[in-house]
Amino acid sequence: MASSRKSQPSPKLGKRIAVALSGGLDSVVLLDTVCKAQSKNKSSAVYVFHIHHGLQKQADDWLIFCEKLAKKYQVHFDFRLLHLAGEEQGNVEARARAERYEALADLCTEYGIEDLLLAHHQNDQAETTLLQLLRGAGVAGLAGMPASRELNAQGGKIILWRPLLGQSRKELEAYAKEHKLKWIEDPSNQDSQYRRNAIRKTIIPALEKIQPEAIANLARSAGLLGEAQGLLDRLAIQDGKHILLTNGIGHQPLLELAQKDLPAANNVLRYWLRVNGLTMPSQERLAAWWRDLQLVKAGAQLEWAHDESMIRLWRGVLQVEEVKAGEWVFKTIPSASKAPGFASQWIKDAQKNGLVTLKERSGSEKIQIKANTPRKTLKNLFQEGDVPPWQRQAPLLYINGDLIAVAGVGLSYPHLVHTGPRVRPEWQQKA
Ligand SMILES: Nc1ncnc2c1ncn2[C@@H]1O[C@H](COP(=O)(O)OP(=O)(O)OP(=O)(O)O)[C@@H](O)[C@H]1O
Repeated sequence: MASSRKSQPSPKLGKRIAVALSGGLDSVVLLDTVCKAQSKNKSSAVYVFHIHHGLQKQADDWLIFCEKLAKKYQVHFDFRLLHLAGEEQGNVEARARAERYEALADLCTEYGIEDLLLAHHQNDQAETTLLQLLRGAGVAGLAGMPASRELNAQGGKIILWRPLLGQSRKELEAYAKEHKLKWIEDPSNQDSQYRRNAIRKTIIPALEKIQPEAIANLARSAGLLGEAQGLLDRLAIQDGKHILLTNGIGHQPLLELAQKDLPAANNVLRYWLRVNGLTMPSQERLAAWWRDLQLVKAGAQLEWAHDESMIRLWRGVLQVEEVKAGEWVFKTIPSASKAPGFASQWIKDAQKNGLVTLKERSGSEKIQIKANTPRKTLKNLFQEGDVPPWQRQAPLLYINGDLIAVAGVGLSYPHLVHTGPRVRPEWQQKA
C-alpha cells in the first residue's frame, strides 16, 4: 500500500486503540494494517468495535464476520445493536451515522479508549466534497472530513482518526489482494437510490475519464478548504470576542457586527452553530433568522426549530436547547447529601408503593432548597435562578405527597437532610 501523507497526524501508540469495523473492504484493510503494526510494536492493545444497525437482513452475518475476524487477529471485540428499523427512508442514512458514532463513542468510554480509528479513504473524501458541492455548501462542508477530530463523548475525550484518508480505494483493493484479505460487500453500496452511491458509480468514473487524477485532486481541494476553514474559525473567535458568551450568543453585539460586516457576522453565527453540533442553515433560513433578529423588540423572546434543537432568544442571548421529550434535569444537589445506596432504596420503596408522582405546576407550590432559608414560591426560585420560561414547564416530582424536586431549581432540602432521602447523582439527571 502506498504510504500515507506524511503530514497526517496519527494516534499515539502505547495504549488502547479501537478500530471501527464494518466488515467492508476499507475497515478490513485498516484492521489488518493496525494489527500488523501492533504485532511488531506490541505496545498498544487493539479493540475492534462493530455496530449492528438492525436494518438489513444480512446484518447478523456481518456481526459474525467481524467477530471472527477479531478472533483471527486475537484482538478484543465488542458490538452494539441499534434500533433504526421503522425510521423514514430519507432520514435513515443520517440517523444511522449519528447513532453509530454515538455507539462507538460509548464503547470507547466503556473500555477507556481515547483513540478511535475509522477507515474513510480518499474516494470517500472526494465523494463528500462533490456531495457538498451539489448541496451548495460553504467552506466547512466542502472541506469534507478532517484526518482527526474530537468526538463528543460523555465519558471524556475521544479522538477520531482517519488514517486511510490519503489512500484511494484502488490502493486499498490492491493491498487486500496482495494480503489475501476477505471482506463483505454491503448491498446498499450498489444501490443508486442513495445520492452518494450515484456519485460513486456514475459521476466519479465520468470525471476520471476527463481527469485521471480527479479523486486525489478533489481530496486535495478538500484539504485546502479544511485549512481555510481553520482560518475562518480563528476569525470567528476574534470577531466573536464580545459576541460568543458562555451561555450563547449576544443578540445586540451580533446585530452590530452584522450591520458593519454581514459575512463576518454569518461566520460567527456558523461557527457557533457548528461548535454546538448543529448543521448549517440554508440561505433562506439564515435570511429569515436575520430578519427575525432585526425585528425583535428588546427583551422579547424568539424561537427557531433547527435540527432536533430549539434556538431561543431570551434575555438578549441566543441559546441552543436540545429537544429531548420527557427529559428534565434537576439542579445539582449539595455534595454532603450524596450517600449512595440509601437514597436508591428509599426511592425504590416509594416506587413499589406507587407513591412517586409527577404533577404539573399549579402556581402556588413552595419549596425550600437551601439550609436556613424560607420556603419560596417556584415563581421566585425560577426568577432567582434565571431559569428560562421553556424550562419552567417541567413536571414536579412528589414522593409520598411531598414536593421533592423541581427541574432547574433543585431538591427539597429538609427532605434530603432530615427525612432520609439521600439522592444518588443519576436520580438528578432524568425523571
Ligand atoms: N456498522 C459499522 N460498524 C463499525 N464501524 C463502521 C460501521 N459502518 C461504518 N463504520 C466505520 O466507518 C467507516 C466509514 O464507513 P461509511 O463510509 O459507510 O460511513 P459513514 O460514516 O456513513 O460515511 P459517509 O459520510 O462516507 O457515508 C468505515 O470504514 C468503518 O471504519
